[in-house]
Amino acid sequence: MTKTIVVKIGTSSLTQPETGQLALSTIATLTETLCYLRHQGHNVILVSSGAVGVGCARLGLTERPKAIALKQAVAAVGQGRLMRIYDDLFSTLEQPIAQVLLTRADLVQRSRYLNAYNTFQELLGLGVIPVVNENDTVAVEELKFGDNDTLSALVASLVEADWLFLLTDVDRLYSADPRTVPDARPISLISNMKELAELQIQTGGQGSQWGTGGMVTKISAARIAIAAGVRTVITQGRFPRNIEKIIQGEAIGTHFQPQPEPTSARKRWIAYGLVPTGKLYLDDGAINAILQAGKSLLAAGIKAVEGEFGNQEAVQLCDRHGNEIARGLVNYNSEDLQKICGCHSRDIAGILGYAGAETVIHRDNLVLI
Ligand SMILES: Nc1ncnc2c1ncn2[C@@H]1O[C@H](COP(=O)(O)OP(=O)(O)O)[C@@H](O)[C@H]1O
Ligand SMILES: N[C@@H](CCC(=O)OP(=O)(O)O)C(=O)O
Repeated sequence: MTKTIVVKIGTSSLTQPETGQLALSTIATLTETLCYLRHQGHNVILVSSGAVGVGCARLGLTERPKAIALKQAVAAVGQGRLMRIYDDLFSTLEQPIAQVLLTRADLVQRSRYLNAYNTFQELLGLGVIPVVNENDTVAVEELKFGDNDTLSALVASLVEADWLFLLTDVDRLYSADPRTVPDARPISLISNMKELAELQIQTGGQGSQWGTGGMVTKISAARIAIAAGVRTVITQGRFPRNIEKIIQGEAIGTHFQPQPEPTSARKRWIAYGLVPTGKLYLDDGAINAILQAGKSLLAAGIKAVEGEFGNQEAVQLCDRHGNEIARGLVNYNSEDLQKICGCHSRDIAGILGYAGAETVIHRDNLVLI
């Protein structure tokens, strides 16, 4: 049966740690593996990091630039080279590929989100392997994916993939960073996110010298993907052939089991496509109503409002400590919400001078995180 498989490879796997030069044998084996999967009839999407790393190697820079403008310039140099290498290798195996460079803004607007979906469908229908990266050269700080783990999970969610492989420089997830904690315990399976929270995994710093985000972003990527019904695997990038073995059932890497009832596409867009612009702090009654009874959010349950946002923008719903429990689209802008928070719905018209919506966030526009 045709499966849709998204494979994300990180800079740490694409380059040699000592020199920063490309790990050619890894890239070649990855190419062969993805072509094999295509021949098996599967849809394949590659999310490849490496623009900054390859750009640095090309320009003789020995560390990842911190200044944004320089990083964006370096990415422009590296992305072209990276695609050249992929195109040479895939073309040798007669596999067409396409470059898809996305920015966060492409997924925020619903019409652009759907447009991205349609483009992926067309490419997959044509038998092409899209090679995706963040459009680092034009991405602005406020509106960035920031790391390709998140980007790959959003792509997997967008296309409703069956598998997401996060290829990295460790063989799986451990209870703590195995580089600094030698007796860290390997983890093979995470059945749900509650189990993950109970494991209290330590993720240390921001990852390897060239990587972005380390394990933290892989775990949050897995969270996004499994909510969309995508089985997610963290495994070693140096052995791309393991992807075939894993699909055939071998227990390699760390598997995150998909949620049995995936969140609907529109709610996934609200939760992860949009960028929240404010926070609402709720009282215990409102939290219970949302979590236990699946109710809408009323003004009476809001203790405080943070940030500036317009009507129909996405906000985070938090408990008193600021822990996020849900996200949703608000029916009032922040200015009006400041005036009516804590009030009964019947008093809203009198306070604001117009009869607005009865709910602050309707349950159809509210997603538990
Ligand atoms: N709990 C953990 N289990 C496994 N690896 C971890 C953990 N915490 C931190 N890490 C680190 O995360 C790194 C991988 O992240 P990163 O460097 O961003 O890779 P990539 O370039 O593949 O995205 C590993 O090299 C490892 O040292
Ligand atoms: N878009 C950036 C990669 C960002 C990123 O997440 O890197 P990595 O942690 O190596 O997957 C680039 O191409 O260099």
